Amino acid sequence: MTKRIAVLTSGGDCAGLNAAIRAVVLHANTIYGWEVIGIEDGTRGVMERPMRVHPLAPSNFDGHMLRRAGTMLGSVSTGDPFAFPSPHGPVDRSEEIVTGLKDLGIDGLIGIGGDGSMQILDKIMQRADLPFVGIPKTIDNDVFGTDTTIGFDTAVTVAVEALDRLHPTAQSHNRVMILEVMGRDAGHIATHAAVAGGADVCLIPEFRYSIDGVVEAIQSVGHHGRRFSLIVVAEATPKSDGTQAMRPRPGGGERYGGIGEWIGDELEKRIGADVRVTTLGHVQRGAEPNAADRVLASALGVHAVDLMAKGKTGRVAVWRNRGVGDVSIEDVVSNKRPVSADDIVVRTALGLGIYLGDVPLAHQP
Ligand SMILES: Nc1ncnc2c1ncn2[C@@H]1O[C@H](COP(=O)(O)OP(=O)(O)OP(=O)(O)O)[C@@H](O)[C@H]1O
Ligand SMILES: O=P(O)(O)OC[C@H]1O[C@](O)(CO)[C@@H](O)[C@@H]1O
Ligand SMILES: [Mg+2]
Repeated sequence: MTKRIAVLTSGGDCAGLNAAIRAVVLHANTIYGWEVIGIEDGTRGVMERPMRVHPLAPSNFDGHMLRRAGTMLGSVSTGDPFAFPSPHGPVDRSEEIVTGLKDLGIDGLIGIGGDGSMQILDKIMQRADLPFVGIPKTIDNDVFGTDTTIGFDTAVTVAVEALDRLHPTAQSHNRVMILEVMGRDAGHIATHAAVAGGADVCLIPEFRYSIDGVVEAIQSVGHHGRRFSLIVVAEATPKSDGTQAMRPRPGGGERYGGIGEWIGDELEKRIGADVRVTTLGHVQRGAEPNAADRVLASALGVHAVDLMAKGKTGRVAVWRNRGVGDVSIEDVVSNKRPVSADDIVVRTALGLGIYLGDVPLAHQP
């Protein structure tokens, strides 16, 4: 009997989501002969009635989908279904999603998401008692069990392009240029961009730093005859007193933002540096996927379908040691993946003399 599976994208969008959806549809349909249903706007598409779902066929990908940024299915990153906002306070609407998935008559779901999405999808799929395979994506690269996530490489490329443009203007005006990058609670984008973009300082939430240390790094560059410097700072890096730079949201709550400006102000106060700050923001999410992300998305999409075909479900397809593999969804949702002191990119940054703050001594070169 023909199998029917569904696919959705969830959490913040990133480059390579359409490439992953395409790989799932091409492999499931062409190789296994399965039907594939696309669920719109993550779990929202099966929570609402009528449900917002549509069949996906290889012909949907004859155009530019492999190359296109964003997600053709739409995504969701607000409105936790277990505490969904309502005029009477948060309500649990997960049962509507469970019923919706069952009503689709599917034999399994492939969910393309980051850490937050995997947590929500895991709980929902356990209640639905349906086979699930996850595919990790996020510009933040903070998903446990995989060397890299779909969208990370492209986001780093965007950050490096920004440094490439900041470098000549920093040089022309003898300025300190600060680039604030995304990454949520992790500094992966920052460390990779700092190494690839030739930064002098890289501040991330994982390592403590001091403004004195930053000043020293800038001055030491000056002693070597260079009168400008480049600083990369990850959005969740705290101020040096440990408090977080946050921007309030009009509807309540807050989001990361402002650490670049704060560091810039400190440097102006301390050493009178001529500082300019660039906050890169969502351009890191919107780029067309580069070749590495297209390959990764395609490999994980194909592998996820193979896992489903073998009945290896409750798993997340991952990329490790230049190959595909899988880890349990429990491992993915119960572990974090911060930048570690023995990460090769951290060791490389230290080896290049980039100031990273207090990286545990045992790991200093
Ligand atoms: N199905 C969902 N419904 C509502 N909100 C969701 C859903 N899935 C994830 N989210 C929320 O989306 C936000 C995105 O954060 P989170 O980083 O955890 O998502 P993600 O899937 O890991 O993707 P990314 O890291 O790329 O943003 C979180 O607040 C998370 O709770
Ligand atoms: O799109 P939003 O809700 O502003 O979320 C931004 C966050 O999402 C990400 O882009 C991806 O998780 C983070 O790097 C960033 O903190
Ligand atoms: Mg996440």
